[in-house]
Amino acid sequence: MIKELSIQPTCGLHGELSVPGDKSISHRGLILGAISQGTTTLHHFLPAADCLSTLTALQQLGVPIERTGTTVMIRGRGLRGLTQPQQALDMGNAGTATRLLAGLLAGQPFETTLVGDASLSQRPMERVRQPLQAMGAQLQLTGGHLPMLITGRTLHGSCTEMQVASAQVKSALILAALQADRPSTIVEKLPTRDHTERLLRLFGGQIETAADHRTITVHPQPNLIGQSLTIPGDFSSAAFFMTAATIIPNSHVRLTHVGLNSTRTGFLSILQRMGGRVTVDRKLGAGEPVGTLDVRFAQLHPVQVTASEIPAVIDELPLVALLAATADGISTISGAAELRVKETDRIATIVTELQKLGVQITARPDGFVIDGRQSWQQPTEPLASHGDHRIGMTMAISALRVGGPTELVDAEAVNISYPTFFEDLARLNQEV
Ligand SMILES: O=C(O)C1=C[C@@H](OP(=O)(O)O)[C@@H](O)[C@H](O)C1
Ligand SMILES: C=C(OP(=O)(O)O)C(=O)O
Repeated sequence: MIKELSIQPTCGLHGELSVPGDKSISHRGLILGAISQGTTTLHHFLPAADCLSTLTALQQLGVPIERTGTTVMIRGRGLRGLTQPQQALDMGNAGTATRLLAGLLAGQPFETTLVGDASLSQRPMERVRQPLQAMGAQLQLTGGHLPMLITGRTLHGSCTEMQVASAQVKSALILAALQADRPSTIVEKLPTRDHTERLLRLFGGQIETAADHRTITVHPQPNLIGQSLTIPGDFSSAAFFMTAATIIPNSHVRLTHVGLNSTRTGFLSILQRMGGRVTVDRKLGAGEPVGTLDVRFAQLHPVQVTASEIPAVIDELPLVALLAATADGISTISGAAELRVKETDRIATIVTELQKLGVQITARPDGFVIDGRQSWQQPTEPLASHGDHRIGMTMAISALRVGGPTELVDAEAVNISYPTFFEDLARLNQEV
């Protein structure tokens, strides 16, 4: 993969694309397959670096897993069949893998150490240690970060009021609660993506979500049974092409088999509110809603996004900033301080990068303000991913709209969630 790319302006994107499998569901499919009895087959698995970190870690925990392209076969070991790894598990760049495995390993009868790359080693882990400790877990952090030493213990069912709106922390608690001595209740701050709950039901677990969409009850010691499932396309990956088609004149793209779980599609609602031209054809997939998105170029209006909307659009907020940079007024995004603890501080990095294009964007502690009325300029220095896949892809889409060729450095960051991003972009750029 090329480190530095030159991106040419385009006259429009056209054609149909099936985006790769969902990252969140790929992680969870591997983990639930590993702790089930019998074989699990995942079709349309995402073979990106983050999910491969989970796959390798589970192999090191004694789970036989074979992958051929996007098909993965897992020979489940059951909830009590994992074995102590020979060495520390390297979680690479993957926050989701780290937090979910912390919850699972907290209840296993052995010691594990989790380590990660420079970015992951800066990300907050106290948010997972503290509620797991309340269940009797023993997790030792290094100044609140990785490396994390997990000494497996018998866990006790508990009632946790979550302090942060995080599907990763919720999922860690669910995986721990499966191994506890009595039922557990988790109360979310705001509803977050519910893929763990849905998949757990599919594998035979007993988990209830109350009508408030925030209170979850987990029944322990289930006998999970391996499944065969097709993972929907990743809405977060589709969002890059939804944005490109919206901001580049003459564009018209169709994105097929995209996951449309409403805990993930905040970006779609925001785009429609801004005047985006999107039609949605919804179907029901295996446990997750899927559908086709048909997106055309549109002139956008500004938008206000506040805290209650953030969890359903958290990973797409750099793209909301980009949309807002083309709108005919001032947009405000608030309640999004979580962006500061992702692969990079995404408030700082998106502000730095969009300012290179002459965009009027100002950082706030919990978001940003963007005036889209200023015309863009050709950047005088290269655009950069800062090693963050979502910032890299957002800036690659931005580069298509500027007047001349634009350099993008550290473009290989896309491997974390979308290794074929540049090939897929080139395909839509060639079709007429
Ligand atoms: O559970 C998941 O799969 C994810 C949850 C979100 O993180 P938080 O739980 O930290 O909000 C999201 O940003 C991440 O890309 C994937
Ligand atoms: C934040 C992300 O992932 P993770 O937390 O799993 O590293 C992401 O994919 O944007």
